[in-house]
Amino acid sequence: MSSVLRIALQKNGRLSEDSYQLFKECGIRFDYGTGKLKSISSNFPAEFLFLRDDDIPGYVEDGVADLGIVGENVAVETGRPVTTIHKLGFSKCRLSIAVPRGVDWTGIQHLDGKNIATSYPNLLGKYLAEQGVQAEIHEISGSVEIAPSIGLAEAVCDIVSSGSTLLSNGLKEVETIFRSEAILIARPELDADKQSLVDKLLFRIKSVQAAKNNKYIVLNAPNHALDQITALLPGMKSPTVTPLATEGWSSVHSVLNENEFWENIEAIRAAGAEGILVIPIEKMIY
Ligand SMILES: Nc1ncnc2c1ncn2[C@@H]1O[C@H](COP(=O)(O)OP(=O)(O)OP(=O)(O)O)[C@@H](O)[C@H]1O
Ligand SMILES: O=P(O)(O)OC[C@H]1O[C@H](OP(=O)(O)OP(=O)(O)O)[C@H](O)[C@@H]1O
Ligand SMILES: [Mg+2]
Repeated sequence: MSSVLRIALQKNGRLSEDSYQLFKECGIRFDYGTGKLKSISSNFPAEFLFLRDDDIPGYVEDGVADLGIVGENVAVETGRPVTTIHKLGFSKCRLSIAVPRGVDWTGIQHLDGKNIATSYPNLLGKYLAEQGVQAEIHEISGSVEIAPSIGLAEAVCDIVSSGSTLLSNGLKEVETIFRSEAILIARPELDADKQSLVDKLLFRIKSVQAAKNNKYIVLNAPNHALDQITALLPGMKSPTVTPLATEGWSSVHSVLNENEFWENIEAIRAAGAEGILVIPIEKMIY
């Protein structure tokens, strides 16, 4: 029988939508959200398992799944010997210590002898040990931010993104101990057939990510400024330059990285470019 990759995804939570969307953009179709906990792709040799995120590193270690998507925070917290094969750039968040807003925070030593509620006892324990702080870690599995207001702990250590959960629970963020994003993890030893499927999948994921980070640019440039403008638009190999019907002008086509976008566009306009079109790219194959 030919190989089928088993891929574990979070059933329902902060990782789910972006994980499903990533496979969709990679052209891999499967059913989800129907209540079924397993689904076979109709056009790629993969079977998807829908699980609680905390269980995913363990399933990948045990070989129940070959690949999984989890937050780096969960992968590190569980300490399972799985391989991180790619960072996915979504579900970005941080693990932070927070205390009631009225606390006069003077530094991490403030936590000496205190109780801290968290779902991340290993990450927190390691951080406190590094800082030389002796505190009591109180492990709870959810709704951590409620702990100070019900007298369970003097501080919390939990996931923060916008900060609105802290705010609405009267807490303030005082120390960030870990930064996280979604990652693709794999079983350390995959056979050659499965490894070649993983390579195919990674190729697609990288093409989708590259496309998201770049824009296709089309503009009109006066010929006297072509050298200056094309130097700002190196593209994948080099820009395409074709003459316009209007004498003395050319059309320039290229690709520009999102991070350099605004700065370069200003310089390109200043050099005399006109009619600049910025077009999203669907896939980008190097
Ligand atoms: N507010 C947030 N913004 C961005 N990413 C987040 C946020 N909260 C959590 N994450 C990331 O998404 C992962 C899953 O978060 P979620 O809250 O869905 O977990 P959960 O409640 O433990 O889910 P499950 O029911 O699967 O156990 C976290 O481990 C973290 O990496
Ligand atoms: O800084 P914010 O943008 O407010 O995000 C942080 C909150 O998001 C997560 O919980 P989630 O809403 O996923 O609910 P959960 O407790 O059920 O996991 C996390 O555990 C925090 O409580
Ligand atoms: Mg969970």
